Amino acid sequence: MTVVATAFAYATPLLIGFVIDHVIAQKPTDWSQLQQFFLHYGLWLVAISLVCFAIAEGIFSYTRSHLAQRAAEGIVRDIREKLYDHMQHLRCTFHNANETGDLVQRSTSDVETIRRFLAMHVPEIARSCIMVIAVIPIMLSLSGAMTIIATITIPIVFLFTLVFFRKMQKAFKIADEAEASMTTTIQENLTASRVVRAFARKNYEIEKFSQKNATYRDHHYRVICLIAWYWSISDFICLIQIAAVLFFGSLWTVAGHISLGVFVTFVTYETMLLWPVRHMGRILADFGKTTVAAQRIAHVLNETQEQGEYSNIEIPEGDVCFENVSFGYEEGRPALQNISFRVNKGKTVALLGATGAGKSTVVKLLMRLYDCNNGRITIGGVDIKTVQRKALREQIGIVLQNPFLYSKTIYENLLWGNLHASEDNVYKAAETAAIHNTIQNFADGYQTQLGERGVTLSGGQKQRTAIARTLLRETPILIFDDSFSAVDTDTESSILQSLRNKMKATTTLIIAHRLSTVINADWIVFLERGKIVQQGTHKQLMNEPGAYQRIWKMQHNDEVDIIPREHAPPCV
Ligand SMILES: Nc1ncnc2c1ncn2[C@@H]1O[C@H](COP(=O)(O)OP(=O)(O)OP(=O)(O)O)[C@@H](O)[C@H]1O
Repeated sequence: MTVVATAFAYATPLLIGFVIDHVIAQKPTDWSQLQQFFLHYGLWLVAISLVCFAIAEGIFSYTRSHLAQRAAEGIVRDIREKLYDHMQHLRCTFHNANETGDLVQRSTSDVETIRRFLAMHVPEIARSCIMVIAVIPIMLSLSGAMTIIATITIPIVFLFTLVFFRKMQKAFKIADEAEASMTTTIQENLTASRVVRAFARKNYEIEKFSQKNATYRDHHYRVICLIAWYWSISDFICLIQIAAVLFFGSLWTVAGHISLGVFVTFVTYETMLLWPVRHMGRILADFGKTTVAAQRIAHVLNETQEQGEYSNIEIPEGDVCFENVSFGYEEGRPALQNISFRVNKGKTVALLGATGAGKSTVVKLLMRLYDCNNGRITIGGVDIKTVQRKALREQIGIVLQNPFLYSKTIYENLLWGNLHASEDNVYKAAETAAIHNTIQNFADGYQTQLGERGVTLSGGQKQRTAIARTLLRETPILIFDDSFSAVDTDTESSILQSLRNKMKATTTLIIAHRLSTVINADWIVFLERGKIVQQGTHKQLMNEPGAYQRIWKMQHNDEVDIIPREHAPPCV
């Protein structure tokens, strides 16, 4: 399409030049038949031919743009999908190290920069190359001296453009990073809007955003200034070039070195030739931006995905066993040291310990969000490092410490746990999690629309909804990571009782701070600073001097203190 459109564009000045010299001035020509044809039918036929050329060029140019847009949209959709898919498989360490706002920027704004370049500039690059390659031989055939005058500044513009390109690339990288930082601030602020209000830090946040905004504006302003400088200088050089063609062209036409038709053709070609040259600068400026955007996307795409996805080893149902497991998030700072315990199939083990003791880390290792540095974790005797992560995670249902609910209806949130669950199973899971009655008391019942991250539910309702969602998965291993902290003790024991009755075969790991959550567990593991300091049944640990006994006494007294007033002995 580009080649044909360019051919029609270049035919127009050629025809005009031919008509001036050989139809109006009637100079002899090798194309005498064409000359006779126009002389016979008159100049109106020339006018109609020019209109037809313009229409043909328009049609081919339109089709070219249309196809380019479609191709660009398709490519960019593929990039976006690949990026999104890739991010789903990246390791936790990547997500820990990268800000959400920055990743959103890479997936949207950077991809859009690439789309714009592909849709608008790639066809223009092809068009400009064809124009330059096609017009110079035509010009040379008309007049060698005029061609030199008409092209003398082109190498200067190119050199200048290359220098500018490097500067542009640097400036755009800084501006893009500043924009990503601003996006992160907006995203964090919106996510933490309640915390900001609770701490009355609105002004502080506004000031923080204002600084980021000003930094972005300054860096972006520098990019705009660079572009403005480039455009004015390159336009100035190009205008000198046009002036030179007009000056020498008119001198040589008057002196009779070239014909009037050749002069008119040259003037037209000159503007046509300079247009792609000037445009090339603009393309290079955007190319600078696009390379930065592409590098930022490539940085994510080159990130290694979670390994071990190709194993065929099946996970048998069986005991979960930690054997001398050690792990640290950072070198020299162990989070877990020599952890060994067993959760027999169908039994419940509770993990207890102060905050930061390493309880959630145990779970993260079992889910293979991280791999342990030493020792091994087995399920039914199979080392979990040898099985597919996906297969492993399908065996485990987890209720996270901070459950995340989507801004959808409660029913949709529950179904997210198991997309194929029947309506009956959804209700049963909600009953087991002691949330069914609460949901039914809502005006819209299960169709109640939740706010973002479930903000319209209370902490306890959110936790119970998350428990029901996990129960729907019906996995052989269940993990509750501090999942009853926002639930009152009565509801908690009723949930645990229902779980015990319904899931006799389920192997369960419960992390808790309250002893009431763990006393009925088959085995209790007490962690302190990443090490197991005590383990045994509730009875054993109660009678063993140590941290467990101390906490039991403390919490037991607390629980006596918080007996509702109507049951408390009357004050004297
Ligand atoms: N992603 C992380 N990167 C670096 N260190 C981490 C990370 N997550 C946890 N830690 C550190 O590892 C240690 C154990 O954390 P972990 O979350 O396992 O504790 P926990 O016992 O579950 O605490 P809590 O009861 O408060 O949830 C802590 O010192 C914590 O600071």
